[in-house]
Amino acid sequence: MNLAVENISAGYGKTQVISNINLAVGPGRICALMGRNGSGKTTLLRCINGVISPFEGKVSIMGKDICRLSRDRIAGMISVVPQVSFSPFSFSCMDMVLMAGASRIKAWSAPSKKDREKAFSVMAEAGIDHMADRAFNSISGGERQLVMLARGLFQDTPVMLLDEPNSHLDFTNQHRIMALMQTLVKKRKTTVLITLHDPNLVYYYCDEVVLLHNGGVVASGETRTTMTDDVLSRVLGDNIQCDVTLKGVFVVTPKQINSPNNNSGIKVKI
Ligand SMILES: Nc1ncnc2c1ncn2[C@@H]1O[C@H](COP(=O)(O)OP(=O)(O)OP(=O)(O)O)[C@@H](O)[C@H]1O
Repeated sequence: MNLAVENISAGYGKTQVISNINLAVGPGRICALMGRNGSGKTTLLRCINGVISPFEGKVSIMGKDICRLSRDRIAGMISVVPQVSFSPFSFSCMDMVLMAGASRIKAWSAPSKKDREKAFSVMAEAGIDHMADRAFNSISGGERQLVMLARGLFQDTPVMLLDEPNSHLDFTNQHRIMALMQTLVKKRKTTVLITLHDPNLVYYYCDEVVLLHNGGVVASGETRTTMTDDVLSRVLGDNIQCDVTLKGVFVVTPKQINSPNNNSGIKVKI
């Protein structure tokens, strides 16, 4: 397994936020982490990345205990695409992407022509090559997310952690980026753990899902068999239904939609 989490419990100060989490994700697989706000998804990602130390348990990347690895080794194995980003300095978008190569570019040496070409190529894949020279802090929230995604792809690590990477993206970009990830993960044999709130994106683009509630795992497994009305209702609320439309499209919706514009026949409550 590229990524193994064994019996992790963690939190902040003396407050425990996640308990007894186990998961294992192999190469070429995308695993979604779902759960309501505050359920502990980001905290788990922080443990995996070694940013916080768990109270208990072990995280292994490519069979190596994360506690025994230097920050440089971790950066060569795990890339992180955070929820929101801001740079204290006025770096260009190209600089932001190139910086992700710091663990493999020698100290005091400039990125090579090959590094720049690779950075440009991942920016093109993310659809943002035209902003290579723009100041990172002058672009929109969604554009920044695309730069951070390109940065993660440039880092080219066996494990990628993505924390709601598409929360600021428009509808088309959300699907485009998930489809890109699906293609690249299979090509590079990367392991991806991604937090997502939209169950429809999880269903279509992720191989596996881990559902968290109050810091514990409620269910986990292959996406298509794990995402049921019952499990989603327990994790996201008590009113979720999974349906297949007449066109054969899988959709997850609340059973009751509270809107005066609701002409769907779905009963109104909440
Ligand atoms: N730095 C921190 N110090 C203290 N408590 C924190 C800290 N970061 C998060 N928490 C708390 O830990 C709990 C889990 O937070 P976490 O960010 O892991 O949730 P999440 O599932 O990622 O939520 P969201 O979907 O809103 O991003 C929350 O109650 C939160 O308030």
